[in-house]
Amino acid sequence: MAVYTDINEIDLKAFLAQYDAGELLSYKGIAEGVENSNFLLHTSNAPLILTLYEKRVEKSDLPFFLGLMHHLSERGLNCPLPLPRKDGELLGELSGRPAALISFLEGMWLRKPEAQHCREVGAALARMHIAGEGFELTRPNALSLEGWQMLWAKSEARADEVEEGLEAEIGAELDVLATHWPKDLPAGVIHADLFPDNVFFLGDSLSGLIDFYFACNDILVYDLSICLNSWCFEKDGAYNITKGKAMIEGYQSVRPLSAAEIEALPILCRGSALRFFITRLYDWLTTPAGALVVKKDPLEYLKKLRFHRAVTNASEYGLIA
Ligand SMILES: Nc1ncnc2c1ncn2[C@@H]1O[C@H](COP(=O)(O)OP(=O)(O)O)[C@@H](O)[C@H]1O
Ligand SMILES: N[C@@H](CCOP(=O)(O)O)C(=O)O
Repeated sequence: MAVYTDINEIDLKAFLAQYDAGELLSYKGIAEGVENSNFLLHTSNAPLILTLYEKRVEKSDLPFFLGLMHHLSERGLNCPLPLPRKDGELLGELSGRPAALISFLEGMWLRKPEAQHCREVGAALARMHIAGEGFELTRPNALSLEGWQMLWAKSEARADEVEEGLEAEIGAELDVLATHWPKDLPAGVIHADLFPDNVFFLGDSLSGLIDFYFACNDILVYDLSICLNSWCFEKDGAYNITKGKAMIEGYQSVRPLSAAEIEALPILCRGSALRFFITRLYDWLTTPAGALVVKKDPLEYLKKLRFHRAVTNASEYGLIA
């Protein structure tokens, strides 16, 4: 459930009057999502998504996120376009929260993606990386090595409550990652959370990417490692090499990987599995019982991390040299 802040019709109509968005016909909260409150609005013009940015989103990052969607959309990537207010601002305020209106994307996310969908996601990710070139704002990745250490420091004392031995295992993993994390790979704007629920399809065709609220500047192929983690494992925890191969081929059909990027893939996959393990663990330990949000299972990513630890070569992900 992701409606943390409620809105009322009077305030919403006053908010909408700041835009050329037509007359409000109806609105409803959207149950999906984790971070922000989202509403679907029907107006006498086009349908729109209203997002109220919640506590975990830094207000100072919003110009980066909204500006990026605008930049990518102008370069032909199918992603939501923020609607400017009559005064040109992309960001307003509603119910005491920073708020924006963004265009509604048709499509739905796939509960059971197949290899062909993974191929399309790989290609779309690479197109996003290329479309991101020239975006003038920058945002360091708050959830890279330093951010993981900070979140881990808040969770480690209770980690063994989730699984015996985790405190030692993850402490050692963080040390390995800090020592071996690649430093000179091609970098640019990455999505950083391109999970299946952030990719829309119409039938079998990819119709767009959403949820740019973790986007940042980082190693490009790290973004591919996030997608391998989130799209190419089965429910039983097994890596599906057919999906991985399709995703990597899709990516390379648009942006071929260098030898150094290929060599770094196993360590980057370890890092991205750890990233989602750590944020999920932190939420698992701190979300109060009875909160309206569905907590995601950290152990899913622990299993993936252990898989990557045993990988010695990118060919084990399906990459054919
Ligand atoms: N531009 C959009 N077009 C259509 N639906 C959207 C759009 N943006 C968000 N949604 C809907 O809202 C849900 C939550 O959005 P998301 O950005 O993932 O939220 P959060 O950042 O809180 O996780 C999505 O799963 C989708 O159903
Ligand atoms: N993808 C992350 C959680 C972020 O959720 P989103 O709804 O903002 O995509 C995870 O699975 O841990």
